[in-house]
Amino acid sequence: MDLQGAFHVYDTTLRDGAQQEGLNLSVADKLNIARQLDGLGVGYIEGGWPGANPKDTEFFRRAKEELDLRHARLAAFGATRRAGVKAADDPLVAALRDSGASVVTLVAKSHDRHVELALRTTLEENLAMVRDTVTHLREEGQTVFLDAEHFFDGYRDNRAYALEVLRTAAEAGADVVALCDTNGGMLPGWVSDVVHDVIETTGARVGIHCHNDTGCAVANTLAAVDAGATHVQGTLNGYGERTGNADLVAVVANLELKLDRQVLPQGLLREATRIAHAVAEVTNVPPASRQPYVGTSAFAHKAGLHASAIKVDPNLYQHMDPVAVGNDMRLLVSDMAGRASIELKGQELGYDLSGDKELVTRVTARVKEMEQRGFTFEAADASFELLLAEEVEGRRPSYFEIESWRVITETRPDGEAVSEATVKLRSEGVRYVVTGEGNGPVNALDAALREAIGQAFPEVAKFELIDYKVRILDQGHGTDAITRVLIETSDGESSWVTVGVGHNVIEASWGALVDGLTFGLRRHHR
Ligand SMILES: CC(=O)SCCNC(=O)CCNC(=O)[C@H](O)C(C)(C)COP(=O)(O)OP(=O)(O)OC[C@H]1O[C@@H](n2cnc3c(N)ncnc32)[C@H](O)[C@@H]1OP(=O)(O)O
Ligand SMILES: CC(=O)C(=O)O
Repeated sequence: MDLQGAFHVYDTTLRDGAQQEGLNLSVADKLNIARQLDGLGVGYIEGGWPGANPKDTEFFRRAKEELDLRHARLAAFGATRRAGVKAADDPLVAALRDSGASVVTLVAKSHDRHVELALRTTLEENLAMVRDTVTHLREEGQTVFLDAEHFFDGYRDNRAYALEVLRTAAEAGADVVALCDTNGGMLPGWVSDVVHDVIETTGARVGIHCHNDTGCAVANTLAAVDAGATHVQGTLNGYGERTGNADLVAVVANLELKLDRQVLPQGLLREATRIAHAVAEVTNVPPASRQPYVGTSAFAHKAGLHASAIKVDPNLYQHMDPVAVGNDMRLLVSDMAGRASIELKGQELGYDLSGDKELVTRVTARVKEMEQRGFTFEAADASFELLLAEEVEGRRPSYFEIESWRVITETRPDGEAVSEATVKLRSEGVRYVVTGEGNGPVNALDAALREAIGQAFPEVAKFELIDYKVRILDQGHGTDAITRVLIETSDGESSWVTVGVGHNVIEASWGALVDGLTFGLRRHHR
């Protein structure tokens, strides 16, 4: 497939995405993300603005040596020449020319008010800035795209001038004029009307760049494509200024799966979930679980009635097969579960419960009763699996019997508070009495418990508590409230979450800790 031909998928995660509050990418991060984007098969990767800051300049220098892109071309982003300067003499234009990128995307003003107020120049000089800069870069052998900044607002205020900017760029040799909804205020119908008019009036190849301030960035992008745009810009996970840009994965998934337009190389859309999550690791921005297509909740089903229909056919409650974007269907167990939810969840965990209605009814009732007391199983799959195993196998999986535990916290002479726990238990016929220290009571209990069990099961040494969350359930009761604790434990290869509930935060933590170790041992021994 000709990625740079019939239809352009243009990613600006490394430039507009990096303009998101709280997102700060090193050069190594940018190189890493560029490789991921190439793996998704986008046609263009906008790497940043060379010359604007040392990091972006360095990115383009290293990209030449280190990036071996299979699908994408690298694009350098920057502004047209400044007013009153020759394009060849403008240092920022020179940085674009010398960046090594074969494509340059020039941002240009297309709204007359911006020309007069922000650039503080004449409308004629702005046209000359566009013409000269495009011509200069074309003469240097680069492909040029034009990002017409504030195009839609400019079109409303002064249609003739906004269109003149596009014509000027196209006549000077720009391959694409991308209409930018810079302030993100548009709605799909409006975008559609403007794109139709631009194509009819200018005949230029039109691209679209939408921000999400009305929550319509993806819809606006699709409306533009429907009206004839053949170049879409967006970012992974919708990163970007303010409320972000169009989420490029949602855009391409909609184009391929709903509108039957192949815009990525065959088969690569299936990498979307993996890549969206891998990039979130690099940006260190937690992925939104409800993100369309690739979110962990995108195909998660909680309501009992949904599960009962899904049991017959998953498509009854799904708009598409999650496999097409590399995602998975998940069944959530909670007080909204019915028997079908439990049966399907059991299947997911390797238990065929279809022949035992009574057991399924019992588990459903237990889940509802425990959730009423404060437990939550949708967030604690491992505790649910232990409950299910107990019902199926007739006894709770157990590798040790707790005799007693206690924990004290005291201040040392230097004022530091430390905790000490003692745990007494029996495992494999041996009695263990072990103390553990920690910077808090849960830390001390965890240390003592693992030390004791580790003597009978050395594999416990690999287990590590990686997350600990406390939630007060009945907030009206202050320190007397019921507490829920969620603990995530890892064995270095995978992790699992367990839940404990109690009036006492230590008691709740203890329940989650014991479940966490029990689940880990069970998984190891199975
Ligand atoms: C819509 C978008 O998201 S476009 C991308 C925006 N991204 C960024 O701004 C990030 C990178 N930017 C930067 O590092 C800096 O702003 C720079 C290097 C580009 C410019 O820095 P400075 O020269 O210090 O100026 P400053 O940031 O205040 O910008 C104002 C200048 O840019 C000029 N300018 C603004 N827009 C444009 C444009 N589209 N074309 C040409 N010049 C422009 C203004 O006329 C003004 O010039 P002047 O100083 O000669 O009056
Ligand atoms: C160019 C760009 O990022 C915008 O106008 O939003």
